[in-house]
Amino acid sequence: MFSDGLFDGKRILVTGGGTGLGRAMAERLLALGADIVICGRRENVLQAAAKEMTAKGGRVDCYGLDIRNAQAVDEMVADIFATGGLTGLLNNAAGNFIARTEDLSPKGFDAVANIVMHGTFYVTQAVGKRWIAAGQGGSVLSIVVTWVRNGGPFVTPSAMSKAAVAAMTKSLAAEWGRYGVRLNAVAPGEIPTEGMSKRLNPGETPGARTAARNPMGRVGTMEELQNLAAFLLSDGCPWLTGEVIAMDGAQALATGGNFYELREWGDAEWKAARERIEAVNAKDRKER
Ligand SMILES: CCCCCCCCC/C=C/C(=O)SCCNC(=O)CCNC(=O)[C@H](O)C(C)(C)COP(=O)(O)OP(=O)(O)OC[C@H]1O[C@@H](n2cnc3c(N)ncnc32)[C@H](O)[C@@H]1OP(=O)(O)O
Ligand SMILES: NC(=O)C1=CN([C@@H]2O[C@H](COP(=O)(O)OP(=O)(O)OC[C@H]3O[C@@H](n4cnc5c(N)ncnc54)[C@H](OP(=O)(O)O)[C@@H]3O)[C@@H](O)[C@H]2O)C=CC1
Repeated sequence: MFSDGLFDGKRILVTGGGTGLGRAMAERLLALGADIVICGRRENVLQAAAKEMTAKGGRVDCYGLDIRNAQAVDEMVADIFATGGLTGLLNNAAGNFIARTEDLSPKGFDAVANIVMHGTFYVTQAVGKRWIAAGQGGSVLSIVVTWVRNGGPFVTPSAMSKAAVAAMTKSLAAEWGRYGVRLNAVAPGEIPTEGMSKRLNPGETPGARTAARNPMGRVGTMEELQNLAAFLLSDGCPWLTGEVIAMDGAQALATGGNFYELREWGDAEWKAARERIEAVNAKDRKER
């Protein structure tokens, strides 16, 4: 679908690029010629991903850090610019889980908001200010969700924070356009990944809830997202900036594309879901 070498000479930072959608997009950009940098909290996950991704060649650098730590982010980005710089940024890292909002503690809210809203801003600003100082342009793509348009019951911290990322995309497209920096966002519907399914559909068959409701009768595929992300990060249409593009088989238009239906759950369902989510959180935490 794309010419070989489309991304020759490009270098792109993919946050959360060691797993799920981030890894899939990083793999496609690498295959099209880009050098890749991935970051996340679990350094072993990043190293294993980088090793597999570069089996056929290419360069993938890894940084183990928590993007909630602005200083760590700035140090990482300074190091990246000291070792070749960047032409693109893919804001993909996120945290999320389903919960009744009345059950959230301040720490529960902050855990999501500090990754999605604050962390995404820290990375974008650290990269953007260096592009501006160097007099070079760049392309930023952020992964949001259709909830930025209509809200996300039972995932309110995510909906609020992703809406903030969409607002950042529009604000900086206008503010930084004069520097040749462009920003767009993709709002996917469900594309099952381990990190997502275990926290948003705990105890369910991955993708089943969406397949039963989606106008196209299925979940999204990695390949669809890889293609859209590659196009948006390429130099194919540089005047396209400040846009949030939904890719969800029209599920949000048809049904809201969110978890409104969980209003039917009672205490027992929420207790079981929380236990499952906290078990996966604990397992991942051990690897950091
Ligand atoms: C139709 C279908 C349409 C389907 C449409 C589908 C669209 C899918 C859109 C997908 C969007 C995504 O973002 S999917 C991305 C999924 N991936 C991830 O989330 C990976 C990263 N996530 C994480 O690391 C964790 O989940 C997260 C909690 C966010 C951060 O981890 P931390 O170690 O920092 O946090 P922890 O110490 O574990 O927990 C912090 C606090 O959060 C609370 N907490 C944790 N889990 C909780 C829970 N289940 N309920 C309440 N509170 C919870 C804890 O009790 C703590 O509060 P105290 O008790 O007060 O201490
Ligand atoms: N899958 C889906 O259906 C959809 C996903 N999305 C979005 O796509 C993106 C990828 O999600 P997905 O691949 O499904 O889920 P994953 O859980 O696989 O990806 C999340 C990634 O972010 C990293 N990450 C999380 N918190 C931090 C942090 N504080 N610092 C650094 N890295 C962090 C994780 O690594 P580590 O834990 O090692 O830090 C992980 O690699 C997210 O933005 C999500 O909101 C949007 C719509 C639908």
